[in-house]
Amino acid sequence: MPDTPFAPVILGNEPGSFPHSVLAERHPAIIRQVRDAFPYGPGQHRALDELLESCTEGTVEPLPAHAPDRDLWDAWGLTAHVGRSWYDVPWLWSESWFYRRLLDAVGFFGPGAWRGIDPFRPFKHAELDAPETDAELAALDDLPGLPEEERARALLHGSLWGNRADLGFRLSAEGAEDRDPARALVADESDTLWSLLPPTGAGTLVLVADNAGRELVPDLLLLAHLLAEGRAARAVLHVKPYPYYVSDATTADVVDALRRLRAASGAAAEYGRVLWSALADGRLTVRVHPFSCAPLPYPDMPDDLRAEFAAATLTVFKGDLNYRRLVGDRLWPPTTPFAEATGYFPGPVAALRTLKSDVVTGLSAATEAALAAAEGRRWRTSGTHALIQVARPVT
Ligand SMILES: O=P(O)(O)OC[C@@]1(O)O[C@H](CO)[C@@H](O)[C@@H]1O
Repeated sequence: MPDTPFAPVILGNEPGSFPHSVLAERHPAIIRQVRDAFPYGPGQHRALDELLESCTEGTVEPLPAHAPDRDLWDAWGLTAHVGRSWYDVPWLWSESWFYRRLLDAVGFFGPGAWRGIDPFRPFKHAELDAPETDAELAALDDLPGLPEEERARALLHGSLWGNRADLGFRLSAEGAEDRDPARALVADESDTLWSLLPPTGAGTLVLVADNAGRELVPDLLLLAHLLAEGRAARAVLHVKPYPYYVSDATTADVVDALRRLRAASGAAAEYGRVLWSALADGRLTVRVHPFSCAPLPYPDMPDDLRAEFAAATLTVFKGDLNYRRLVGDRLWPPTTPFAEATGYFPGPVAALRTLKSDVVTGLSAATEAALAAAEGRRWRTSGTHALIQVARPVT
């Protein structure tokens, strides 16, 4: 990481700012939605009330002594943040802490009957079962007649724009899904990305997934294409070890998406078969790593994860949160080179992301000026712009 006095870490304590609205409005809305979606008992309702008070007006509290991941959280900064307002610790940290505490409140980590029940499951299922998903799968039938490069490009863009399908985002950006997106790429380094994945590829592609449902399905389609066309010999899909940021994909969501593909007809079903057999013979692996839900940026990743990324031909980070963690959740000057912000990364790395927070790097001065003139700051958080960025370690 470069020295960054010019790129302050983002906090949530500025009223009127996007991070503040997430803490003050989005998190309470998520508590409401989860509470409405499940027939929870009095203990869970009480715990949700307490969480609501803590996250809006209270301070960070320690985890109970019996929490299985207490040491992990202490190492991730909990001890240092206890007693401070949720608004005054790094925003990235507060958000992760919110999801960890929400799971506690509903008994996800407890010994009782609610252990392991994903509080976001109804929302994820509704999306996977939506008619829009049917339409997206049916559209795949247009692909088989196209040249490989065009199919690859279409699937890359499907995966990129699939990142708009973010349920947490939609809770606070009312109507964002319906707005006609400018569909503008503020940075497009896809030529470099394809040069790292030639049709003779013998290497491993790592995809660090973001949302389930209508983002994960196109991510899987992209992986199926890369494996079937020999652009990658193996692929590793990193998903979250537990429910996170409402719609982030877990292993259960991968299973649901694969079953959805397999139950479809036409080209979608064929992609499903490719993936199913790649899982069976080990060319495709699903991984969960505790650090995927850590409240920290990737420069702080543990050695085993660093080694895994170092060995990959390319690691692709999907989505806004992963981008924030990859470059650091800081107010970078937008013209800071992406390669500089990711200079610590141990191998070739790419980001596929729609812009849903203030963090951005790698823009040309002309692009930044045009966006600011047209939209003020809105382009940073509206989810209507996207980027494809790639960096390779200097050898
Ligand atoms: O990672 P994703 O799903 O693309 O987006 C996550 C997100 O909705 O959550 C954060 C605010 O809570 C923002 O970074 C972003 O808008």
